[in-house]
Amino acid sequence: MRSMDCAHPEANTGPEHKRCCKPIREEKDDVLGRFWVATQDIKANQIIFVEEPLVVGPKWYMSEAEKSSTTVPCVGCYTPCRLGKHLCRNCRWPVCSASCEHEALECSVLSLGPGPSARADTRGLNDFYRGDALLVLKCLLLQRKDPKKWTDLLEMQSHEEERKGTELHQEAEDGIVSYLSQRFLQRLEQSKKDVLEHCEPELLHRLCGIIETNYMVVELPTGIELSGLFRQACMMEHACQPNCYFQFDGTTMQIEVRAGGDLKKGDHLRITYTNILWGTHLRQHHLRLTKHFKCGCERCLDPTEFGSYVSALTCLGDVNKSCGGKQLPLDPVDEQSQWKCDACPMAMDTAYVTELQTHMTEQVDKMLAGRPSASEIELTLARLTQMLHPNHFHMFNLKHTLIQLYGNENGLELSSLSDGILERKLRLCDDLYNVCRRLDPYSIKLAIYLTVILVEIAHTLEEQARRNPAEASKLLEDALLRLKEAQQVLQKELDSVAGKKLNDKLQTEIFEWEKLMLTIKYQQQKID
Ligand SMILES: C[S@@+](CC[C@H](N)C(=O)[O-])C[C@H]1O[C@@H](n2cnc3c(N)ncnc32)[C@H](O)[C@@H]1O
Repeated sequence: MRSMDCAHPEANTGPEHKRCCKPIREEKDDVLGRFWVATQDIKANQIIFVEEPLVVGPKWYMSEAEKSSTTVPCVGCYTPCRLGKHLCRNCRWPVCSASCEHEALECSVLSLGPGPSARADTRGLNDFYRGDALLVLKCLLLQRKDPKKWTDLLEMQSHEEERKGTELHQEAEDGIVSYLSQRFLQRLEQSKKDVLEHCEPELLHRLCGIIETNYMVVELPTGIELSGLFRQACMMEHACQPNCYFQFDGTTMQIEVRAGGDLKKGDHLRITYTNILWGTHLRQHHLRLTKHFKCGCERCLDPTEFGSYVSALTCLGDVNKSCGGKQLPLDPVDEQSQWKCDACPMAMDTAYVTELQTHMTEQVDKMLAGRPSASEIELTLARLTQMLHPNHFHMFNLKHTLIQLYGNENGLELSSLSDGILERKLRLCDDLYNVCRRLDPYSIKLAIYLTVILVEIAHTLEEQARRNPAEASKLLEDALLRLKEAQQVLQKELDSVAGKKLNDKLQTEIFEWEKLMLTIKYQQQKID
């Protein structure tokens, strides 16, 4: 499969072929640091390169729920294991079974640490077996295990200077640097075993910076998420609309980078480091805080964000009447930018917009966390419509939840929805579909979102077909097309458990659908 997908199908295999066929070139400049440029046209979905990781290890960030969970990842294979059930005989870190082994050098360093306090509660034990610190230790041990990988790792950007004095630096100091130094590394030095040449706190901070700047989230076949560092893949630059995607093979631990759409010679390889569904201010803030750069991509510079309007506010007009216009930032990448209506002279200052956004975010997050009913979401949407554009990213989230409640929630099964609600569901789906296509035309980041939308459209059309026999065949055909589009979209997510599950369901549905269509055609032929 690889050679067929290669950019140079006529070339031979072997090292020569690999060199001449690499369709990209490493470049460097003062703004981006190192980045990749295509040296030839590359077709959509073509493999650009495959590589093994420098390091793969536990998640760099754990959710609050994970931090107080009674299970922790096995230190050998990352399978969640109950706290206190099995411990490695040597280092006393949690393992999934007595026979699960983990890396010997890592185990010997961990074995130098003290055991947890007998009085430690679940949260305390989770804090004792710190996955993020283990990831840093894995990086540190490369200097002994694989000097070439160690050199590659140290060439990665760390932003160590910019990190100093920030909250991230302080968190790294408290949770990782002191933790590793006091529990393991000082004891290692005292043991005079000469295992590591370098393990000073400055180096640990640099490794934290390298991880924060570069880590990629990858998933094992079990659905467990890990953090990975890759020499080539991590060199891809950021844009808020990506043109490349990656798939991780949890068995070989290799990452495969592919073109999302057709790339032209000279195009930069781009992935998205942040949440593609957030508005520009939020994305900019996140990138500045964690990756230390100001994004100047095409989407960020466009106040409409490719016509999606996911940051736009509804203009309230003057005191007497609303003007129906959209409030947009004059300069989206300037935090202090004024906002201005595209239909009337009304302007708003940043402080007001920021306060409004913060308030909305709190409200929407709280509402969605409480598993709202369809009518609660409808009420919130009606309220927010007065201030937010219908495509605003908060509205998007609420609507995406709503389309899944209509037709699936108890008491709201498709058969019990009115024709009007079915129409509304279809309209909502269409709006969401258009936003996804504008933000992510190659459905790299939004494949699952888009699949859910397409499946909901198909199910709604099926219900409309049931109610409207004269139109049934047309509606069902349309529904089948939507399911097939969803299957196409999902190809980029087949390395994830969620993607695989959805794909299996889709395959069965498409099969049943095609059977149904054949039966209908056959019956029609008999009537004719
Ligand atoms: C994952 S690394 C990419 C590789 C890195 N340029 C290098 O030389 O190793 C991420 C860092 O690259 C830089 N970078 C990536 N995309 C950028 C962009 N669109 N604009 C400015 N800097 C960018 C930032 O310094 C960011 O923290």
